Amino acid sequence: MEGVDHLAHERNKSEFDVDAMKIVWAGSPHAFDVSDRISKLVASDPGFRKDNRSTLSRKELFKNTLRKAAYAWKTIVDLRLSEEEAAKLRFYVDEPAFTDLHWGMFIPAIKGQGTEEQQQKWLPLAYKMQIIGCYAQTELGHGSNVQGLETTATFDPQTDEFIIHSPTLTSSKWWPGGLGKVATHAIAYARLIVGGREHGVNGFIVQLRSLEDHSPLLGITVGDIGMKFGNGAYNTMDNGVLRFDHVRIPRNQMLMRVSQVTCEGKYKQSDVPRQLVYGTMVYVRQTIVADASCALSRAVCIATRYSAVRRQFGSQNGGPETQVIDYKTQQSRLFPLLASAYAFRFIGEWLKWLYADVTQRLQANDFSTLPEAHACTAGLKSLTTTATADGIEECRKLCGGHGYLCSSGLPELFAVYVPACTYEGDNTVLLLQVARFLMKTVSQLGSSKKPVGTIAYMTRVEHLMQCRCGVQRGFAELSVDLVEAAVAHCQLIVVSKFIEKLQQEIPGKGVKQQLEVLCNIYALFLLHKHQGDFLSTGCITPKHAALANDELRSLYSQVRPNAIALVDAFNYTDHYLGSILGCYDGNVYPKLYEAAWKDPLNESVVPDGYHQYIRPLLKQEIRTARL
Ligand SMILES: CCCCCCCC/C=C\CCCCC/C=C/C(=O)SCCNC(=O)CCNC(=O)[C@H](O)C(C)(C)COP(=O)(O)OP(=O)(O)OC[C@H]1O[C@@H](n2cnc3c(N)ncnc32)[C@H](O)[C@@H]1OP(=O)(O)O
Ligand SMILES: Cc1cc2nc3c(=O)[nH]c(=O)nc-3n(C[C@H](O)[C@H](O)[C@H](O)COP(=O)(O)OP(=O)(O)OC[C@H]3O[C@@H](n4cnc5c(N)ncnc54)[C@H](O)[C@@H]3O)c2cc1C
Repeated sequence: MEGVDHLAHERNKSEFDVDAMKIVWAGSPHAFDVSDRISKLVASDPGFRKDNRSTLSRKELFKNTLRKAAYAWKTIVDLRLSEEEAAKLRFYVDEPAFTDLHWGMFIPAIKGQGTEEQQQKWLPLAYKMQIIGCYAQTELGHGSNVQGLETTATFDPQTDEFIIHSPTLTSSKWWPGGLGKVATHAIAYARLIVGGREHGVNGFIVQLRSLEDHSPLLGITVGDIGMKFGNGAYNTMDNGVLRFDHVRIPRNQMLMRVSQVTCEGKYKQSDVPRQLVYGTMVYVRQTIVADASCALSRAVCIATRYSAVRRQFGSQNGGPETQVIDYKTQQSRLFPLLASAYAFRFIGEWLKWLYADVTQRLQANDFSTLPEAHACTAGLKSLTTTATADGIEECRKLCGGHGYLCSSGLPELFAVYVPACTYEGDNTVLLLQVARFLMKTVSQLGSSKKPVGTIAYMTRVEHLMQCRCGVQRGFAELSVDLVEAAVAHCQLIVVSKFIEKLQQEIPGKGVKQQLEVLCNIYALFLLHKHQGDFLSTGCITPKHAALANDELRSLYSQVRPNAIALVDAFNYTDHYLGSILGCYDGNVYPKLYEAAWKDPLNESVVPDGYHQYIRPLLKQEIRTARL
């Protein structure tokens, strides 16, 4: 049966142009071309093999990640890949590594918070990987509360240097990816102290390891923080611990875009808002939203293909059993996740636009949209990562028992993905930031400052005007409700941006219709899930709720014949999916059977330990010995 497409009958049912949908998913014909080319390049290169990760020890696993990162870099250089292609290559290699932090945080931090001069000095080194950087903000005692960080950077005017110091155990840097074993440099966040006065937290470029032999520099204690959740999974990353013992760095290694310290020891603040010190987090939250659709679509692709292959019950006269994808209950769990994957794709695209827009404005000294950009990136990061982590786990359950096998790809995907709910801001903490922004907006309703952008709707919500007087009352006391309000606000953004997407011209036979169905599923599923809230606030009547439910059922039937084609449109290679259950040809059972025999435990028919533990048991030798 090798070479047979077991899902061909499903593909033949589809009612839209899959190739055109692939372009919509990728974002443009160019983006599709890059993604398609690079994913195939990675998939066809044995150097990027990844099917053995769960069986390696941590040390083997980590060394293998180093090998792959070096091999990826060689490929990038040899093939003269563009920045866009190189980023895609790292994405399809699909293994968390120090390079994520180097390219994803270290470089953006220098770009966003460094002066022109600092960028000119450090960026060429970083781009050529002559130095490797990490982002060292979080400490053992403080992560969410950035203002509570304890590391100090004290200016010494005698030597024109900063002294970076970890005064307590809890001030040890803890978690930064790439720090543990690889990074030569860090953007370390510390409390700036000049002339005995504190000026808040700022970033500093600190060299950690020798560029000759990689040994830690004087005053630096550094190592890995230990094994994390799951086998393989995020353990390819060297999240690290770091202590500074009065480490001296030149004054010009303080990132000085937001504030400066002169050689005379004068502290100066630029005209830009202080919050720009947090700018790298805004950037990364935006990329995490874009990434959520990748992780969710991957899980949904696996669960959808497997649901079409898997049959249980319902055989008529000895005929085939029912495909589990035909059960309404399976559809009601799977199709909202499929719709979410598309919704998150489009919100990721929109957020990328919003981020580019705010960046352009910042360059022109227009800071007016920064609070909205912060609220959107924080809120949407929280919403999409929570839904994706939950969605991956739901996909595992949708695959029944086989979903629990590592070869399904789902356990590892979950283990790698789930910390996204915590890193780059705990999701609840981030929603509280959105709530703060919303309450501030409510408190200004009726003033000359009119809400615009994603909060423009607030002027139209009459009862908010009446809430205004109570806004300052008990934020902490009402925080549970406020977090729910923040989620609702973010869902409104997701739904409205999906609708806006559909107002654009979308070429390809039936493509727009499919997206309309998915958009309606996304919105009506939310309404159905939260119908208690909608009913209790009088936004809908019980009749509306029942109609929404009927409509959902009908929409699921419309998706059903197109389900396989809708996941094919993600254009994932079998290598990237890393799942027997999700393989393109649907030839699941022979592959599962074959994979089982490749497990190291099956290398011998009689296991190691038989003579020591099993035989004595069977021969009752253990009991006899005891008696
Ligand atoms: C890295 C590669 C990315 C690729 C992604 C693809 C997928 C990759 C897969 C794997 C790789 C993953 C790599 C993970 C790496 C992880 C890295 C990290 O985790 S780094 C550490 C991140 N840490 C945090 O996020 C900390 C969270 N805490 C905070 O952000 C803040 O401290 C706070 C919670 C916002 C509170 O701050 P503070 O006490 O100072 O603020 P407030 O008093 O509440 O607010 C003051 C005003 O400032 C506004 N504000 C706050 N933050 C911002 C901001 N970022 N931008 C703009 N404005 C901000 C706030 O709203 C207040 O405004 P007003 O109300 O006064 O107007
Ligand atoms: C895999 C991984 C990679 C990471 N990589 C990096 C990195 O490269 N660089 C780096 O600097 N950091 C990194 N981090 C650290 C990460 O950014 C922090 O863990 C994260 O910001 C959460 O902070 P915390 O650990 O202090 O959580 P805490 O704030 O201690 O959260 C614990 C609980 O308290 C709750 N809570 C906290 N504050 C409030 C509040 N005000 N109101 C209500 N509830 C609250 C939270 O919701 C949560 O439930 C990484 C973390 C992980 C897991």
